[in-house]
Amino acid sequence: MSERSPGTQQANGAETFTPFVELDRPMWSRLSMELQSPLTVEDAQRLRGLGDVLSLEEIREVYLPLSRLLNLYVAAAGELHAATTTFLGEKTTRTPFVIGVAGSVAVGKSTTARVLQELLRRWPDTPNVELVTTDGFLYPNAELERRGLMQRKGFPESYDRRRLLRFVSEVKSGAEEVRAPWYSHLSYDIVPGREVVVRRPDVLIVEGLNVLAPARPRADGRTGLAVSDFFDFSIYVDAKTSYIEEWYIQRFQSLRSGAFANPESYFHRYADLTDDEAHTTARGIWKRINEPNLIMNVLPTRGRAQLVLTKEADHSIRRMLLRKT
Ligand SMILES: Nc1ncnc2c1ncn2[C@@H]1O[C@H](COP(=O)(O)OP(=O)(O)O)[C@@H](O)[C@H]1O
Ligand SMILES: CC(C)(COP(=O)(O)O)[C@@H](O)C(=O)NCCC(=O)O
Repeated sequence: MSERSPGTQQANGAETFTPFVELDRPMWSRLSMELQSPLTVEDAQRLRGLGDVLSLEEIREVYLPLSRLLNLYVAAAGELHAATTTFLGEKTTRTPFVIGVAGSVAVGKSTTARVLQELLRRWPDTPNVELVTTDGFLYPNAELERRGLMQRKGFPESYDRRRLLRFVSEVKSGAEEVRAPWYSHLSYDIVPGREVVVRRPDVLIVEGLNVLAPARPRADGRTGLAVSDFFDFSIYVDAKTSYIEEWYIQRFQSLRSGAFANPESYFHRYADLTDDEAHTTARGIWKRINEPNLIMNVLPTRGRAQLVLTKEADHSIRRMLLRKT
């Protein structure tokens, strides 16, 4: 068992400041021992992303305490919002609580986001929890090709960042109905005419590689806004890069008999690859696109999260870093 408090810590002999408190899983799990997990084995199977591992134990020990913490944050954010509107002499209306979930391709962000959605829905004050993935804001392939970005899918510049920012800010400001485009992993492209519609949820979860990226400097030299400016809470799902590479390759291999087998799949040509060929192809995509993006753009945002969940080689979450200050 370990707990490390925020403050100064030793790193390579030098003292560095950290705003995080570090908890291991036994310690974290004790924070909600009185709660009963509402999810079943079937729920866990349904919520788990391809290749990911999600046990009932993990739901009880990791996600249930997290949903309790988030429930406390939702209440506190509501009070803070009411204080501001009272100060301004305005009528208090509740606005959605927005949670960002960041991390590498293939780390299992979608599992984390779906489990949280399911658990938060069961708290009486947040029955309506919507989940949006940022892939819907990727430029369509035709536009990526025009910009020379087909080998940069998932990099910050491959997204219509202005549109994503507008979407999150409109939801956060309580708009009745906000629409987002929809991305298909099957066609590997935005699907024209298909949309995600969000109608004043109690909680919005925004999941994607770059959701914690800082704002870009504008042409006039000023710094603009980033989507994370609208987050009430943020989570970074973390693991060693070598583990994630392995998970990416294994998932690619399993997709051969799943999604790739569908003639509509962009990757259909890979369906008949042998294990070795699939390994080489997946490793190539990982090394060419996903690893550089992780190292250059995604990992540098980890310290901006309010909570870092760290996974071991077997995909299980073993360590939590919670920002206390
Ligand atoms: N080529 C693909 N075909 C079908 N589904 C895919 C493909 N690539 C990824 N997925 C699915 O899309 C979801 C998001 O994947 P990804 O962006 O790698 O994030 P993460 O693994 O962190 O959830 C996962 O559920 C994954 O199984
Ligand atoms: C669609 C993604 C960019 C993830 O998007 P996100 O929802 O995280 O914004 C990623 O899953 C992806 O397809 N990357 C391109 C390289 C590859 O095919 O692995």
